[in-house]
Amino acid sequence: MIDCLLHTPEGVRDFNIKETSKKIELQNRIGSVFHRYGFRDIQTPTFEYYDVFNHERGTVDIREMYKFFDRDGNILALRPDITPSIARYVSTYYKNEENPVRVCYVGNTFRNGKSYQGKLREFTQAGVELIGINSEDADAEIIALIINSLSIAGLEKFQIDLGQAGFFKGLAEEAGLDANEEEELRNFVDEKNFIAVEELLTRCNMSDDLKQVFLDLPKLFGSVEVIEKARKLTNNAKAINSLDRLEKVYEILCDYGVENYVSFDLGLVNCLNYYTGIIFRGYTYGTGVSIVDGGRYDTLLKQFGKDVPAIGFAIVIDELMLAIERQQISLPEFNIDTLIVYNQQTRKQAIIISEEFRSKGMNVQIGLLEKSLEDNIEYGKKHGIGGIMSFNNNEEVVLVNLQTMDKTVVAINELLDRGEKA
Ligand SMILES: N[C@@H](Cc1c[nH]c[nH+]1)C(=O)O
Repeated sequence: MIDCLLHTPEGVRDFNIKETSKKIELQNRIGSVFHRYGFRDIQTPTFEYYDVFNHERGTVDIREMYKFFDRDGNILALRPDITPSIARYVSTYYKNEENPVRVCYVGNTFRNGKSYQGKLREFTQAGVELIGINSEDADAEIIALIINSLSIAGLEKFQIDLGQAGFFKGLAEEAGLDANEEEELRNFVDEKNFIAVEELLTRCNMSDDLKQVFLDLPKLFGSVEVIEKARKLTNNAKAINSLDRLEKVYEILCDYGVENYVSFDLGLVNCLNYYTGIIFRGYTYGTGVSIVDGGRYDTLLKQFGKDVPAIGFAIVIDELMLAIERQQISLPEFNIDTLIVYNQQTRKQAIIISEEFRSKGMNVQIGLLEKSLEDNIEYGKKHGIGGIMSFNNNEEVVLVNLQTMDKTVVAINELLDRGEKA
C-alpha cells in the first residue's frame, strides 16, 4: 500500500534545491524578456469560480478540472490555464481602457488528465497576453517574443509551428458541422487520430472534396510553401483569409529575422476552443509534448463584458526544464558563497563578519563549530558551498576555498579590513 504520509499523489512532485534553483533562473530569464517587450506582471488567484473556466469559455474538458465547493456551496476550480483569469481581470479592471493592455505572469496550473503517463497534473506556466489589438503585427510580435524567450532560456534548437484556427473553423462551417461534431473532430485531429477522423467524416453529410481536405490536414505541414498548397485545396472565404493572414505574419517574422524557427502546420488545432485565429505550438528535443502553446482569441473577453481581441501564449516551464536537462544545457545554480563556523568565544566576530558579507550581497550560512574542519569541508563540498571560514580563536580565522582546496590562516583584524570572501 502507498504510504500517503511520505509520498505525493500521482501527477504532482517536489522540486529539490537544485531543480528549484534552475526553475527560478529560467522563470527570471523569461520574465526579463517579457519585460523587455513591455509586458508587466500580474497575479490572479490559483482557484476561481468554476464559471470562469467552464465549457462556454472554451477551456479544457470539465473532467480535466479539479473542482470543489466553498462554504456557501459555490463551485470553484483550480485554474487549468491562466488565460480566462486574465480575460476576467482585464475586463474588470481595464473595462474602459482603449489602449492595448500587455500583461505577463508565472503561475501553477492544474489539469486532471486521463492518461498522463508521467505528465504532471500541476505545472508552471509563464505567459503573456496582449489584449486590444487584432493585427498581423501583434501576431508576429508575440511569436518573436516566444522565440526570444526560448533562446534566453538557453535553447538553440526548437521550432514554433504555426496554424490557423480560422482555417479549420471555415472548413467545419462549410461542412455544416454542429458545435459538438466540430469539437469531436478537432479533438481527433489534435490527437492525430485519423482513423477516428475518417469514421466521423463518413457519418457526416459533406462533399467528397471537403472530406478530402480534412483528411489531408496532417499532410499540410512544413515550410511556407504549405500555405500555397492549402490554398489550392479550398475556396472557402474564411479558410483563405486565414491563409492570407499567415502569409502576412510570416513576412513580418522575416523582418524580425526569426523565420528559421517557424514552420507551418494547418492540421494544428488545440484542445482549447477559445482560439479564433493564428495558433502556435513550440517543440524541442527532449520532450514529446509542446513547451509553448498559444494563439489569438478574439471572442473570449467579450464573455466577460469587454469586447476586444487578444493574443497570448504560455511556456510550460516544467517541460522546458526537462528539455534543457536532456539537451545538457547548463544553467547557473543558486549557491551559498561561504559557511562561517564559530565557537562561544568567537561568536561576536563571526556574526559581525557574516552580517558584513551579507550586506555586500554574499550568501552566508553560519553555525556553531560542532564538528571537525574536515567534516565541515565535506558538508560544504556536498552542498556546493564556495568556501569555509572557521573562527577557531579570537585572533585567527582558517579560510578554505572549496574550489581550489587552498587553506590559509588570516588574522581577524585583517579580515575585517578586507571584508574578503573565503
Ligand atoms: N492558456 C493557454 C496558452 C495561451 C495563453 N494565451 C493564449 N493562449 C494554455 O494553457 O495552453
